[in-house]
Amino acid sequence: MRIEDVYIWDINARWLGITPHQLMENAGAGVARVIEERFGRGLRIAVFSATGNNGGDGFVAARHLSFENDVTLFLVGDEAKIRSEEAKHNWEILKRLDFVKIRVLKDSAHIKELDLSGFDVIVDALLGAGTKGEPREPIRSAIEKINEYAGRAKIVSIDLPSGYPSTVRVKADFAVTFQWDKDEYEGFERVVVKIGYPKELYNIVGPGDAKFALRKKGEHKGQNGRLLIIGGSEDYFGAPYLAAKAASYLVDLVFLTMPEYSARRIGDPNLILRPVEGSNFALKHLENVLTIAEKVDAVVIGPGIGVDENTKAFVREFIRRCGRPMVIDADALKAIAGDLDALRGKRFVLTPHAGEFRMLFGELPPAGLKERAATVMKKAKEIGGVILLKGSYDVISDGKTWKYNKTGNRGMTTGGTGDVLAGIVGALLALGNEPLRAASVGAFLNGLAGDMVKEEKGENFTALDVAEKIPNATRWALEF
Ligand SMILES: NC(=O)C1=CN([C@@H]2O[C@H](COP(=O)(O)OP(=O)(O)OC[C@H]3O[C@@H](n4cnc5c(N)ncnc54)[C@H](O)[C@@H]3O)[C@@H](O)[C@H]2O)[C@@H](O)CC1
Ligand SMILES: [K+]
Repeated sequence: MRIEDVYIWDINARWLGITPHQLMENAGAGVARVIEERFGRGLRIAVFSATGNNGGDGFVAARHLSFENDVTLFLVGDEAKIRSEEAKHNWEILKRLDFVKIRVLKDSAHIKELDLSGFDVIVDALLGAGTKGEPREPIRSAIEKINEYAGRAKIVSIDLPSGYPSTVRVKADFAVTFQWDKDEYEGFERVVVKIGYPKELYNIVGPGDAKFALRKKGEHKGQNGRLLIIGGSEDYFGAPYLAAKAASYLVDLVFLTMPEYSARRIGDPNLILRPVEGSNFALKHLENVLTIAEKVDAVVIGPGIGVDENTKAFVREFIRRCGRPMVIDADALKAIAGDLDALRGKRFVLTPHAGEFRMLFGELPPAGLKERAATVMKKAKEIGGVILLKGSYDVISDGKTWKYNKTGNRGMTTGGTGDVLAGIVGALLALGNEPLRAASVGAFLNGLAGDMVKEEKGENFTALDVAEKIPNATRWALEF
C-alpha cells in the first residue's frame, strides 16, 4: 500500500460515516487479541502510551487486556496534552477503572528509575504514524527503558516500533499494524489486523480522491493547468461552451477552439477563443489546432463536434498526432469507433455512456456493478487507456484497477451534463493528474455539483446550473 492511498481511504472512510472512535476501538482490540493469541492470558502487562492516537490505541488495548490480565498503564507525558477526542475519551474510561493501574510519567527522571522486571509483556504505544524526527524527551527515555528489557519481556509495538524510522527505536518482537500494511515499513516483523475499513474503499471515489487531485501546484498563472477544448459545429455551440465553462473554474487557462460560425455566439471573457474558419472542423484545420495543442497541458475533443465525414477524419488524425493527454468525448467517440488504433501509445480518457460503449466495443456493458467493472477493465486494458463509463454508478478503469462513483442524480439526464463532465476531467488532466484519477474525480465532482443543484432546485435544472456549482463542489471536497 502507498501512503497516498491510505490518506485517501482514511478520508473516504470518514465520508462513509466510519468514525475515528470505531477505528481506535478496533485497533486497540486487535492489539489485545494478537497478544492473547500469541502469549496466552493471566499475564502481567505494561502498556506505555504517549499523548497521540498511538497512545489512544494503547488505552483501548489496556482496557481489553485487563479482562484477563494484570495491566499497568504508563502515561508518558502530560494528560492535558492528550490531543484527539477519541484518545481523551478512552483515557477518561481508563481513569474510571479500578483494575487497571495507572502511572503518569511526566519527566525522564521518573522513567529512568522504573523497574519493569515483573512484566511478561510490554506494549509500546508511544509513537506511531505521527512521528516527526528523532524521539524527544521524555519519550526517548521511555524507549530506552523498554529496550533494557528486550529479550526478557515480550515487546509488542502498536503500529510502529516507537521512534521508527530513526535508529532510536523500540526493539520490538513485532508490531501490530492496521489493515493497510504499508510497503515502506521495513526492518521489523508486522502482524496486520483489520480495523473495520470496508472493501469498498479500494474502489469507491470520494472526497479523499478529490482532495488529492485538487492540490494546487503553483502560484503563477498557467502553472495550475492550461486546457484546450476542441468542439462545436454548424449544429452545436453549447456543448463545447459548457465543457469550457466547467473547466474554467478549475484551471488557469481554457482555450476554446471552434468553427468560426459557432464561435461568434460565445462572449465569455473567462475563455480564450481560438476559432477556425468555416462551420465544421476538417483536415485543413489540423496543423493549426495541433499548434494550439502544443501550448496546453491537456485536451478535450468532441463536445458538439458533429459527425460530418471530414470532421471525423480530422478527429482521428488529431488524436493520432497529438502528444497531450486527452479526453475523447461524445461525437469524437463516434469518429474513432472502428479505428481504435488511433489511440495506440496515447494517454487518454474515453467518456462513453452505455450506448457509446456498445458502439465502441460491440457489446452493451452488463448491469451488475462488479460485472460492469470487469468488462470496463478488460476493454480499458485492450485499448491501453482509461474508460469512464457513465451511468447511475459511473465505472472507471485504466485496465489495472477500477473505481466507481455514486454521486449524481436523475436530474442529470438533462442535455449537456456530459459536456460539463468532459470539461472537468480535462481540467483535472491539465492539473497533472493521472488519467484514472482525473476521470474518477471528474465523475465525483460533476455528480456532487449536480447533487448540490438538486438540493436547491429539485430535479429540473440545466447543465449550466451544474457547471456553475463546481466551485462549491470543489470547496466542499477540499474542506471535507
Ligand atoms: N485512521 C487512522 O489514522 C488511525 C490511526 N490510529 C493510530 O493513530 C496513530 C497516529 O496517531 P497520531 O497522528 O496522533 O500520531 P502519534 O500518536 O504517532 O504521535 C503524535 C504525537 O507525538 C508527538 N510527536 C511526534 N513526533 C515526536 C517525536 N519525534 N518525539 C516526541 N514526540 C513526538 C506529536 O507532537 C503528537 O503529540 C497510528 O500510528 C495508529 O496507532 C489507529 O487508531 C487506527 C486508525
Ligand atoms: K508504537
